[in-house]
Amino acid sequence: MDDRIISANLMMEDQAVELSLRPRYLNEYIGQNQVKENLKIYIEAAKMRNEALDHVLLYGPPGLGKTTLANIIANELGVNLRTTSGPAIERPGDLAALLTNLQEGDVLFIDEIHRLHRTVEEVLYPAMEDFALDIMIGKGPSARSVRLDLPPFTLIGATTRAGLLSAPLRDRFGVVSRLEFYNVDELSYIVSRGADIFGIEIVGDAAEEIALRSRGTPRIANRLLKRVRDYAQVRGDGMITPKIAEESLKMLQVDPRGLDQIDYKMLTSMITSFKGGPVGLDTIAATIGEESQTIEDVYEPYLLQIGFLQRTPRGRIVTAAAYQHLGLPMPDPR
Ligand SMILES: Nc1ncnc2c1ncn2[C@@H]1O[C@H](COP(=O)(O)OP(=O)(O)OP(=O)(O)O)[C@@H](O)[C@H]1O
Ligand SMILES: [Mg+2]
Repeated sequence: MDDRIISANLMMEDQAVELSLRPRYLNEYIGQNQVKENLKIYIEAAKMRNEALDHVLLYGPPGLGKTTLANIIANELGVNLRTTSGPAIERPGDLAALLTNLQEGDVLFIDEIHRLHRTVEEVLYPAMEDFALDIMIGKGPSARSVRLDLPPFTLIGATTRAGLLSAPLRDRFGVVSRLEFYNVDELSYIVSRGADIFGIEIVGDAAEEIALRSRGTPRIANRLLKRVRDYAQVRGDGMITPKIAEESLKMLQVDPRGLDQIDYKMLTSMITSFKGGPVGLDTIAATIGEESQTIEDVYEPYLLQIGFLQRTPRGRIVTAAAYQHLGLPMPDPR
């Protein structure tokens, strides 16, 4: 079970919060400027031509705003959004039903698109390319394929693992956007905006205190804000001051760079058992009792981003910056 306070994965407690905090239009969507600029132009152009927007693939670590952006694109286009996910579409017929129910220009959002079944994916190819469905009628020698026209639509796919997408699928997206981790200013802004929506007073650098520990991830920033709010209400007068923020975050065992016990466990075991690496992902996973994939998708990206880990062909290496942060001496040159 993933119950880290700083997990980027969606948790039960986030759901209501995310609904209320989720930006609805591009101008409320903070950061990701390059992605936003491009989308703005494509959306504008599609609207001017009265056409469906090109298919869009959004990829990047969890909690950076892929689902949010899919919703925003539909809002900006002024069309309906249908949401589903790769594993939820079990048979080609399920996808056919979704597609034939779309109206012209609608957005079909497929989350976790890397988990589509092969047979379903094959139905998607002509649908994306020609807005057509090839349906087999009958069985055996008399079986024949019938082509059904679909209304032009936009497919938005989201994935944390673009590398797992098949090439034919990836190639059918006209727009491919990678979401990046957010910087501290952007996260501070997201925290302040959240506080506004919740009606909480947040003063001085308190928003920044929270932002610093949010691992570049809006979902974590919002979650920490909520916890700090609770603390402020119980231990203070409800106002979030830098002191209150710092105290409550310390209590949550999130360190000033957003690292928690699992990060510490991973880094220190790499240092004590493997002299800081290089050490393979599977070995790290076995040592700390986590799944390799979880480490690769969820824990490691941020550590790579802040330069605490480095990836080499021979495995992961703990960097000097990490040793320094942990207050540990670097071993002799390796
Ligand atoms: N650019 C942004 N500006 C403001 N808030 C944001 C932004 N991006 C994300 N958020 C907030 O973070 C929350 C999580 O974002 P979202 O659910 O879109 O992430 P995701 O990339 O789809 O994650 P997952 O990979 O787990 O599906 C949103 O509910 C929203 O409140
Ligand atoms: Mg999502």
